[in-house]
Amino acid sequence: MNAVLQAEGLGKRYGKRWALTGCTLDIPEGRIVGLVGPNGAGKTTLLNLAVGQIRPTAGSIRVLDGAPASGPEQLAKVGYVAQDTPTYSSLSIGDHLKLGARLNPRWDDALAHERIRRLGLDLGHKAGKLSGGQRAQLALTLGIAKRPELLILDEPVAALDPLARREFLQGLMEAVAEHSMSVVLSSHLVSDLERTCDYLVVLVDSRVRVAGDVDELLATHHRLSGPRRDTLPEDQHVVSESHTDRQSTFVVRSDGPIHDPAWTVGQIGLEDLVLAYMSTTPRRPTLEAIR
Ligand SMILES: Nc1ncnc2c1ncn2[C@@H]1O[C@H](COP(=O)(O)OP(=O)(O)OP(=O)(O)O)[C@@H](O)[C@H]1O
Repeated sequence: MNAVLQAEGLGKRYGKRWALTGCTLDIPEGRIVGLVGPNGAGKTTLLNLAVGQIRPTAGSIRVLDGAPASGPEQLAKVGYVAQDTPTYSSLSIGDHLKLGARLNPRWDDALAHERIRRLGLDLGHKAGKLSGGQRAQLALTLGIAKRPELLILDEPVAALDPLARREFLQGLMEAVAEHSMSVVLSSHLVSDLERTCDYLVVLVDSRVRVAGDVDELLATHHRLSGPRRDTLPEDQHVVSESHTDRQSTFVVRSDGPIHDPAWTVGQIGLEDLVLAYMSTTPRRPTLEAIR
């Protein structure tokens, strides 16, 4: 399967500080990818590198087998809705659609007008007078009607109320199903990602902590709880741990089943998995005494 995004040792430094470092990723096509991580983890930096708005300090990145922003063909293949869902405040919605048609060789005008109609928006309405949610919907419409092979969205639902968020993500999933595009979506709202995404990338402290197919990640991560213990078998990769005087709880990554009768083994959801990776620093597979 072809990759929509391939990064090898990718890094971006601003002055002395690395915004992203040692990022190696291979994201397959046809996925809706959730990109999560705490504030300042490097998500926007990675997305800006993918669309060629900034250049890497280290390593390489290829998107749909081309260098980011390397020419008109590459630009036509990738759609980007930036974090602040930028629109031109003095232009009307209709003007935005005309601009989209003029600037994008694969522009789908019927799709754009149909989306605006379904959203109940008026073509004559100035973008500057739209609510945050309506502006996000306009930006998504422009992104989808461009008919990109890859649509990149940086926190597009942050300004939306829960119902609008659901409608936005529903619209996104319909567009993916109808037009077979890949999507990379950054968000802090893991419950939204759980409904929408089938591939997950967790960035923490400017590094990729985990990346992979959501079902596979959920099948290979387990919560172990039991009487307090300081060590686990060597083949179990500890993602996070917490202890009381009497009890230990671990989130571990393990390809095979866990048969140790000393532990109660439970499944974890996507939110717990993301939190487990976000709450700890990387550690060795074998747990050592932490009393
Ligand atoms: N233009 C810049 N100049 C200097 N530092 C920057 C610049 N852009 C980003 N950074 C720094 O790089 C780090 C990563 O920033 P980035 O915006 O990629 O994080 P993020 O994961 O998108 O955060 P958030 O969830 O808050 O949007 C942060 O420490 C940020 O301060």
